[in-house]
Formats: sequence, structure tokens, C-alpha cells
Amino acid sequence: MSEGVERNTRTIEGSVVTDFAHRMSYGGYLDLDTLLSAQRPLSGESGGEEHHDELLFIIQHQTTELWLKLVLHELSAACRMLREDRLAPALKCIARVKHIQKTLTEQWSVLATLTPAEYAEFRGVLGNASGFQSAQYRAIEFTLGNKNAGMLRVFESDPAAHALVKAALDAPSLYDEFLRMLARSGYDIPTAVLERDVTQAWQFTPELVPVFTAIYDDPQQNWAAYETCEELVDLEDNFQLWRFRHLKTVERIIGMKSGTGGSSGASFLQRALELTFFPELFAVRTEIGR
Ligand code: HEM
Ligand SMILES: N[C@@H](CC(=O)c1ccccc1NC=O)C(=O)O
Repeated sequence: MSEGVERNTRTIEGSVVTDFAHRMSYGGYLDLDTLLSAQRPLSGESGGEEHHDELLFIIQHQTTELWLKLVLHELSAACRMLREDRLAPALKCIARVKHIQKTLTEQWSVLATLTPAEYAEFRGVLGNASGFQSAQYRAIEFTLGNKNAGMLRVFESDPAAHALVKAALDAPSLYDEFLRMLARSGYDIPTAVLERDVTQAWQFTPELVPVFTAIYDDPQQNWAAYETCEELVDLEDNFQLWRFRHLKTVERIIGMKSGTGGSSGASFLQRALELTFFPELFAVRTEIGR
């Protein structure tokens, strides 16, 4: 038994690098000074006492925004790869997004430890700030096809956020790119779909259902398309689970109070659960085995 283990202490090997005066370090590479100085609870300002739970609230949002940054990065890459007919790497990006979505959905349980009384103690400092104003979240919704130009208005006073969301509004969605790729591979995608105004919300297109039915009827002959369809269904499923957990967390913390962003609150969030990104991929399920 080595001396270190006897004392329940790990021996620090002599080769461990300790002098970072002229070398890049962990904190330097990750810019942790910036990252870890960005949690500034407002409840402590203007004389009041800082509320213990405001740090949880801030970190829950900031970690979400970090993951959303990566989701957007991966979805943008997936769109580009589909455009270049590089399906395998596009699917790899989507697979990563699915894992991030699971982490984000799980993460709600941390915030759910915040009781209504605790939140009420600092909710006032939030003013009219709300997740409704999350530019990255909106850009992701747009990239997945839930376009709504009216959402841009809340970003008018923030040019960088506005540009990010506007770019996502103007670009073809992931579904647009997939359908265009299918058309290039010989599937009978209606011209109106290929030439649609991509800044508009996706509308259910019944003509696509037989195309998907043929794919689902013979997966072996249509494997690439079939696999991609199922990946998109997973993405939508995961997105809905995140929305549902947000709604349920909101209900347990603020009940039916209206939102700081000005909406009716829980009932406004409830209506988001009726939105669908890929309606034909769900409609095809009714047709299978008929
Ligand atoms: C105490 C916790 C939370 C409460 C009470 C809450 C409440 C609400 C409410 C009421 C809305 C509707 C807009 C409004 O009028 O404000 C909303 C929207 C939103 N919240 Fe939260 N929220 C919470 C935590 C979070 C967290 C941790 C995130 C993660 C970033 C988040 C992201 C969003 C997003 C993206 C929207 C827009 C949803 C949409 O457009 O469908 N929220 N939230
Ligand atoms: N809309 C929430 C406030 C809120 O949750 C929030 C406030 C500031 C920044 C992000 C937030 N998160 C989600 O809406 C409320 O009505 O209590």
C-alpha cells in the first residue's frame, strides 16, 4: 500500500504542473473570471438583504442559456449539412441536441426546490424581465419551424439579439432543409413546399403524408429518410417535455398569476403545448398498418 493511500490522501505526482504565471491555465482558457462574475443577485442591491435563492434562479437560467447556445450551434450545423446532402454528420448533431434537451428537462427539478414563498420574496426585482425575451430560445423555436415574426418586437432595443432571431426567422427551418434534401433524393415533395415563404410558420401539408407513409411502409428501402424522420420526432417529443416541465414548474411556483413578461402566465404556456413542428410525422402514424 502506498503511503498516500494509507493516509487516505492522494499523492500529488511531482510531474503535476503548478506554475501558471506564463502558461495558459484552466480558468484562463475557460474565461472563468467573466463567467463566474456574471451572477449578480439584484435582491442585495439598494440596501435590501440578498435573497439566498436568487442565485439558484440566476444559475438555472444561465446554465440553460449556455446549453441553448450549443443547441443553436448544433441545429445550425445540422441545417447546413442537410443542405450539403451530408446526412450522417447532420444526424450526429441532432443526436447531441437530444442529449442536451434531456439534461435541460431534468434540470427543472433543481428549480422546483424553490417554493412559492421563497420566489415571492425576490420576484419583484425581476420587473418585466421574462424568459419570453430569450433570444436563443426564440431562435431555436424558429429553427425548428415555429416561426412568428411578432416575437421579434421584444428584441427591438437589443440589436445583437434582434439580428440572431431575425436570421433564424429568415432561414429555412431544419424541416425545410430535410424536405429539400428528400426532393433532391427523388421523393415527391410538392413544389409549393419547396418554394414556400420560410419566414411563415409551418402549416400542415396533407400531400406530405403519403410521402412519409411510403417511407414508413418500407424502411429498408428508405432507411436514411426513415431514420431522419424518427430523429425529428424525438426532437419534437423532447421539446414538448421541456415545455411541459416549464409549465408544471411555473404552476407550482406562481400558480395562475400573470407573467412578468405581460402574458396570462400558465395558460399562455399551456397553449404552447398545442404547437407542433413536424405535424406530418405524427399524422403518418395514423396511416401505418391500415
Ligand atoms: C420560477 C421560475 C419560472 C417562472 C415562474 C416562469 C414563468 C414564465 C411565464 C409566466 C412565462 C410567460 C411569459 C411571461 O408573461 O412572463 C414564461 C415564459 C418563458 N420562460 Fe419561464 N419561468 C420560470 C423559469 C424559467 C427558466 C428557468 C427558463 C429557462 C431559460 C425559462 C424560460 C422561458 C421561456 C423561453 C419562455 C417563453 C416561452 C414561450 O414563448 O412559449 N423560464 N416563463
Ligand atoms: N416570467 C416569470 C419571471 C421569470 O421566470 C424570469 C424572469 C427573468 C428572467 C427569466 C425568467 N424566466 C422565465 O420566464 C414570472 O412571471 O415570475
